[in-house]
Amino acid sequence: MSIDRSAIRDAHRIVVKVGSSSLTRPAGGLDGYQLQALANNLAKKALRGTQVVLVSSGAIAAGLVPLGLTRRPKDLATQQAAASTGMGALMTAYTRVFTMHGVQVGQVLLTADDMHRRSHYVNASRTLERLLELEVVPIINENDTVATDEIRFGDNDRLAALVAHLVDADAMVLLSDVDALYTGHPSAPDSRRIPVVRGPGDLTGVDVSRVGSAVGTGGMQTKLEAARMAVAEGIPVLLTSAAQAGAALAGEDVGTLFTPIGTKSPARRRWLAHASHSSGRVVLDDGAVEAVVRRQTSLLPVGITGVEGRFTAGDTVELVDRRGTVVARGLVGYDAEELRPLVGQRLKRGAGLRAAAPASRPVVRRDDLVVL
Ligand SMILES: Nc1ncnc2c1ncn2[C@@H]1O[C@H](COP(=O)(O)OP(=O)(O)O)[C@@H](O)[C@H]1O
Ligand SMILES: N[C@@H](CCC(=O)OP(=O)(O)O)C(=O)O
Repeated sequence: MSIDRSAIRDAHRIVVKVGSSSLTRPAGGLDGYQLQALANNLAKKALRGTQVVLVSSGAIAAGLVPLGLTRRPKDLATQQAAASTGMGALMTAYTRVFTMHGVQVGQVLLTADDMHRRSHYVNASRTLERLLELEVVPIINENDTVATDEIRFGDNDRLAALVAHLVDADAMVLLSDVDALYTGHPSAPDSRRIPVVRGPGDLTGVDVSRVGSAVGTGGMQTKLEAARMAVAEGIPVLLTSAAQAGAALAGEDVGTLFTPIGTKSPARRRWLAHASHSSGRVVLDDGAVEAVVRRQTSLLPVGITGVEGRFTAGDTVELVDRRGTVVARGLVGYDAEELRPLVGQRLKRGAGLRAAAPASRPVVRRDDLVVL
């Protein structure tokens, strides 16, 4: 099926992510004009019946001026202080513009852990569903004040893709300070706009190595990763600048369109494939890779050659082939310590009756497994 920009225009539920560079000034502080222009476009879209979820960066950059800072601080505690101050300013500004149109907004702050843990993920999903039913535009950001360096997303691109999975979005729009993906850095004279990306092959030779704006964090690399995650689940992505938001939402020929590669999978499998945190690895022999990947069978102890990491039964693990390539993810049926002595063993007969016996059950059941 060929997907064009009308998929963005006609999406019933859309996730729009806007980066710090589009909402704030280079030296920090909110750019009220840009924010207002974006919020106007999104409010109008919502009033036409589209369910809009906004993932907005900008809290840290917005908090710089009130704290007397002129550039993004290096240390985490000051970044968190800036985010704490700036988030209020960001929400106040959004609330003012959206409510002028009669559209309500709701603040949702998420941590990486809220995506990794199944119970938190389901809880966040319930809240977002209810907000959308109530015709509220959720405004999501990472909960920077409690996120530590080890666990934080940092940029919001990946978070936006996970939110698109979470709410089962029909499309995702990534808004930045650059109007499209280019073949090289936009300032390089021979760089050209890439209008459509239909698969990884279209990205061969594309240079995204140079970092972005002073206030943004991820650069183009994290946007490509977010686009890859979304299109793998059947969600088309449009990447453009915040200045082009209105045109993008109207389906005009702006930016770079990433067309879906995969089809939508059930919510639990989406979480397993992209959001869940992996606690370890199980190494498969060639026969087990064939069985799991091609025939989509359960993984049995006889097909594994190694166990890495510390996990307990019910955790997510990566299933890797003998070269270390991740071929699938799944919920493991054993604790790591329990599984190590069972490597290569055949299942005992009467498994279901003697659940506590060694090698009595699959390492990962087929229903708890997603092939990548
Ligand atoms: N090939 C490329 N095409 C487009 N932009 C690129 C490319 N390589 C690097 N960039 C940079 O990525 C930046 C966007 O990333 P970032 O500053 O993190 O934005 P945001 O704050 O919107 O997340 C652009 O300003 C641009 O300078
Ligand atoms: N949560 C952070 C996002 C930081 C950031 O710079 O993100 P991005 O502009 O999306 O690369 C904030 O609100 O400041």
